Amino acid sequence: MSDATTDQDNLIDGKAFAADVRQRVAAHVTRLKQDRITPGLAVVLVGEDPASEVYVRNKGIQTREVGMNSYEHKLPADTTQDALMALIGRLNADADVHGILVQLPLPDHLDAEAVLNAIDPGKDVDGFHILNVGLLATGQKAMVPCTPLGCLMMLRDRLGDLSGLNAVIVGRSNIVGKPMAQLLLRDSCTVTIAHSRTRDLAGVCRQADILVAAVGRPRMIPGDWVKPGATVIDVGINRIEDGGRTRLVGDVDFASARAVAGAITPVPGGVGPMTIACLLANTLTACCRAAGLPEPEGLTA
Ligand SMILES: NC(=O)C1=CN([C@@H]2O[C@H](COP(=O)(O)OP(=O)(O)OC[C@H]3O[C@@H](n4cnc5c(N)ncnc54)[C@H](OP(=O)(O)O)[C@@H]3O)[C@@H](O)[C@H]2O)C=CC1
Ligand SMILES: Nc1nc(=O)c2c([nH]1)NC[C@@H]1CN(c3ccc(C(=O)N[C@@H](CCC(=O)O)C(=O)O)cc3)C=[N+]21
Repeated sequence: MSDATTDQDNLIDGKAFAADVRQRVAAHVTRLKQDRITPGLAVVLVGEDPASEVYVRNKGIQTREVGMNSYEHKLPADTTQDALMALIGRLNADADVHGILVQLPLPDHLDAEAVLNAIDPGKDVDGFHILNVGLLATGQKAMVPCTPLGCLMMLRDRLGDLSGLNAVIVGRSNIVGKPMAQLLLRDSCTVTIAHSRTRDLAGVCRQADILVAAVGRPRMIPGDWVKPGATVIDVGINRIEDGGRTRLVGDVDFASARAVAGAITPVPGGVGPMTIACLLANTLTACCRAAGLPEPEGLTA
C-alpha cells in the first residue's frame, strides 16, 4: 500500500459500476411506467440454503428499488418435479412476469435441466435455456447469462476494444465459464478455457491479457500466475473461516494479484453486484421485447 494512486487506479469497482447500471435500468422503467408497463421478475427458490436466501432477498430488494415488480416463490425442499414444472407453466403464462429465475443449485431429486428448459426462452433472464445457449453460440440475439454479461461490461469499459487480446477463462461451467468464452470470442479475443484437467495451468494463465477466474476455490490463483498489466476478473464467491468469523474471498489471491495486474475486481464488490444489476437489465430487455419496444441501449451484450 505504498502508492495510493496506483492502488486506486487498478481496482475495478463493481459495486459502483452496478449502481450505475441499476440507475440506467431505473430510468427506462420510469419511462415504461408512463405507458403503463411495469417489468416484473419472478424468482423461484426451492429449499432452505442460507446463502441462496441472502441472494434472493437482495435480488428482491434491488428489483423493487429500480421500480420493477418482484414475485418471490419459496418452495419447500421436498417440492416435486411436477409441482415445480406447474409453477413454471403458470409464470410462463403470466403476462405480468417478464423474467423468470430459478435459483441454482436445485435439490438433488429435481431435474434442473428439465426445469430450465421449461422456462419460456423469452423470459429466461438467466440465459440458461438451450435455445438461448444456442443463439449465443451462433452469434444470434439471445438472453445472455448475467454473470458473464457483467464481466463483459466491465472489461469493455476498462479496455475498450477487446479484439486480439488473449483471454483465459479458468472454469467451464454452463453458467459462467462457457458463456463467458462465447462472449469474449464474439468480441474477437483469442479464447482459452482452462479447467481441472488443464496441464500447466500457471503457464496458461501467464499468457492471459484477460484472466477470468470462475472455479470456486478460495485464492487458488496467486499473483505470479498473472501477466504484468493483465486485467483480472474474479468471479469466485467463497466463504472462508478467518479468525472465528466467516468472510468472502475470490478465486484469486487479491493482494498478490493486485500488485501485478493492470486492473482487478475485488470480492466482495466486484462481479457479484454486477450479476444482480445485469439480471435487472435482462428483465428490462425481456419486457421491452415482449412489448415490441426498442431494446435499452448499452444494457445488452
Ligand atoms: N459472482 C457471481 O455472480 C457468481 C459467482 N459464482 C462463483 O463462481 C465460482 C464458480 O462457479 P461455477 O462456474 O458455478 O462452478 P462449477 O463448480 O460449476 O465449475 C467450476 C469449474 O472450475 C474448474 N476447476 C475446479 N478445480 C479446478 C482446479 N484445481 N484447477 C482448474 N480448474 C478447476 C472445474 O473444472 P472441471 O470442469 O474439470 O471439473 C469447473 O469447470 C464459484 O465460487 C461460485 O460461487 C458463480 C455464479 C455467479
Ligand atoms: N439461477 C441462478 N442464477 C444466478 O445468477 C445464480 C444462481 N442461480 N445461484 C447462485 C449464483 C451465485 N450468484 C451470485 C449473485 C450475486 C452475488 C453478490 O451480490 N455478491 C456480493 C456479496 C454478497 C454477500 O455478502 O454474500 C459481492 O460479491 O459483493 C454473489 C453470487 C448468482 N448465482
